Amino acid sequence: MSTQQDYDCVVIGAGVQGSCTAYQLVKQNKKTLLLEQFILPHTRGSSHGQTRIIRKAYEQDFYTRMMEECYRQWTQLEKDAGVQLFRQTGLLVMGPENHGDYQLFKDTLQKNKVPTVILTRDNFKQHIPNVILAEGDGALVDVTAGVLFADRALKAVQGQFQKLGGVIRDNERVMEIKPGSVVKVTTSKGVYRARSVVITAGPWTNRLLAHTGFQLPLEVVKINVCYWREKTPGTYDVKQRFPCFLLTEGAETKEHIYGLPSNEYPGLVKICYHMGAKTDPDYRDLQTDKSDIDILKRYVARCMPGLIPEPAVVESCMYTLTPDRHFVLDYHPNYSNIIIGAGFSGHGFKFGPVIGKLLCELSLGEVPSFDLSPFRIGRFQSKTKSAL
Ligand SMILES: Cc1cc2nc3c(=O)[nH]c(=O)nc-3n(C[C@H](O)[C@H](O)[C@H](O)COP(=O)(O)OP(=O)(O)OC[C@H]3O[C@@H](n4cnc5c(N)ncnc54)[C@H](O)[C@@H]3O)c2cc1C
Ligand SMILES: O=C(O)[C@@H]1CCCCN1
Repeated sequence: MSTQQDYDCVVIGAGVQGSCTAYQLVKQNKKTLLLEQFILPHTRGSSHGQTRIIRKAYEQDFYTRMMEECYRQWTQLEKDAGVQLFRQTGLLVMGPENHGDYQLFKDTLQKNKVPTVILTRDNFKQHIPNVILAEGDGALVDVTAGVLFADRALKAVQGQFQKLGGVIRDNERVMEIKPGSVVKVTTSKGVYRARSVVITAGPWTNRLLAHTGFQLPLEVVKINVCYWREKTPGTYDVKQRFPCFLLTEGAETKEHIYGLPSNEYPGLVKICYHMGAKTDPDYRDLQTDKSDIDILKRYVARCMPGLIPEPAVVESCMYTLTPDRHFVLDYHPNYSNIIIGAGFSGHGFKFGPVIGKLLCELSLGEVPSFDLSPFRIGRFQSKTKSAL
């Protein structure tokens, strides 16, 4: 065991949220340690894979407003790290016209003056010939949206953090957190003391919170990340300007179905179901439920005539869901120097830079730059548990 070391802040978990938080802290000249249980890079959490959707289209204003700053910060990171992290493709949103989520997306985009194109049935066929728009569905494009190169982004943030003197220790699992005015963090390899601790442990959040006598109402699900082969290579390619897309609800489902253009694997289009089966993060691969894939097969057969309706590649990822699908960004209810960033509910990657900034502000006791009321733990009331 190494000797005890002191830090201004220890961040637990080097996924996108922990890495962005650590980077913000070191930018504020804080002596920061980022701990990760696995050897980096790894594919066991929620932040791996080449691509994620970035978009301003949301059902709620507060996300659309936060995205303004996210775009600015991702662009800044591209400059600082000298890598391309974003490719604009637009996001095609489809769903039953004039009601439900589709209408919420439309209202939010219009209210926030986000560049948007509303497609009529005729120009849909013309612009997006290889997708079938269901009877009664509307379609619009959030022009600002696109693909974030996720693995590359994570590497860039971690690299910038280290460049400014931040310390990453991977292959080092946090075993115990002892709250106090100075928090003691015991890992598989050492003991650290910090003025504040940020817990960004993704699907393992409740495992860590158990050391502090507290549990959040989180549910971890496994997502089958499916890639579908083009019948004619190039039909849905990013180079042909095929957009990311999101179907709010359809004949197959009330959950969202979403996709990204063929890009990381030539000739393969990523299309996933926005829900999965419950899993234990340490035994993710033992969860073999494939009902989401069955839903997707039916959808692809009906609406994506240029794809073979059988996935060619299936990878795994996890969502950590809150009951309302909004994030948790807050102080620990009993210890103001333990900060929690969790429950990103399958849509947190694009917000990484702003989440990092907010968690950094909370850990420094500063006033957060955005209204955090949608993200407060207090909203769960009776659903939070004392684990003592
Ligand atoms: C299939 C899929 C598609 C998605 N699509 C999108 C999208 O299009 N757009 C978007 O914005 N978002 C998307 N998301 C969501 C986004 O990827 C997640 O919200 C985000 O990656 C969550 O990051 P995190 O840092 O909270 O968690 P994680 O990436 O899981 O990081 C937590 C880290 O903590 C570490 N850890 C846990 N316990 C310990 C411990 N005891 N000691 C040390 N380390 C520990 C873990 O090993 C892990 O590395 C998607 C997610 C999935 C799964
Ligand atoms: O965050 C996103 O943009 C995507 C949209 C659909 C569900 C999964 N996540």
